[in-house]
Amino acid sequence: MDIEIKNLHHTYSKASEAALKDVSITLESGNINVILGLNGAGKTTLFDLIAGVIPRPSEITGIKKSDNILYQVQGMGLLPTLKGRDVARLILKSDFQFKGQSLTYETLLNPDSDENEIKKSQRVWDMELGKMSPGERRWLMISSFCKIDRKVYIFDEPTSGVDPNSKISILNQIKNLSHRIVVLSTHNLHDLEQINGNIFLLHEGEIIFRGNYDEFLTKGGNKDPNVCFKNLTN
Ligand SMILES: Nc1ncnc2c1ncn2[C@@H]1O[C@H](COP(=O)(O)OP(=O)(O)OP(=O)(O)O)[C@@H](O)[C@H]1O
Repeated sequence: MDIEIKNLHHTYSKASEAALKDVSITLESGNINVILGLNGAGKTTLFDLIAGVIPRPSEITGIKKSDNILYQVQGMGLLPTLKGRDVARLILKSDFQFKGQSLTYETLLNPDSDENEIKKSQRVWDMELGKMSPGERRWLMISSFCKIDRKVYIFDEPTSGVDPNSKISILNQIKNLSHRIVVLSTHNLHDLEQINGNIFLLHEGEIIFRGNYDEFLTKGGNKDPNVCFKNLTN
């Protein structure tokens, strides 16, 4: 089942302009859906509406009240003295499949985890959240989120501030969820090549491009996705 969004408008109270204007898109399962856009383009507003943080309007269909949605937002407020293992347990134990299971740092690993990732997992497992680097924190959270089963996953800039190896790992983990409905935003446009998903470019609240990565490069008229983005949003 896909999420269908038809002619969606959203204006915040007291705002002079609509944050979303006539947005019509299909968010498919079986592929990663990527929302691009400048700061203020409307990405978070769209995510909040899909997730129901802002009451979900009738223009968004394909999600039932009972459906489980995972929504990773920027800067989640957790106690800095919690250890990595506490945070991982908190997230993983919310999923029935981990009930009664003893969890170790290995639970966060993947079949393709290399030596660096194994060391990182061991390190963050025993480290306090407040002592982790922002990139380590992000890797921990997203690696935990990707292990739990949800119908819809929404990731707000999952690769922001992470090193190149962690970025590959995070994107691979997210790609493994593509049998579900997965939506993410990114400002790291070189992620697009690895993701190879459906791209939607939001500009001033409107969808001004939709297509795959090759179509994005063709439409943007360059081999560099950053140049294409600039060309398309100018
Ligand atoms: N609670 C709010 N009240 C009024 N206006 C808001 C509110 N939240 C966001 N906006 C406005 O709505 C527009 C879209 O904001 P949104 O946060 O969706 O952008 P974004 O694409 O997620 O940006 P970023 O890349 O910086 O995260 C912006 O003009 C913003 O100022």
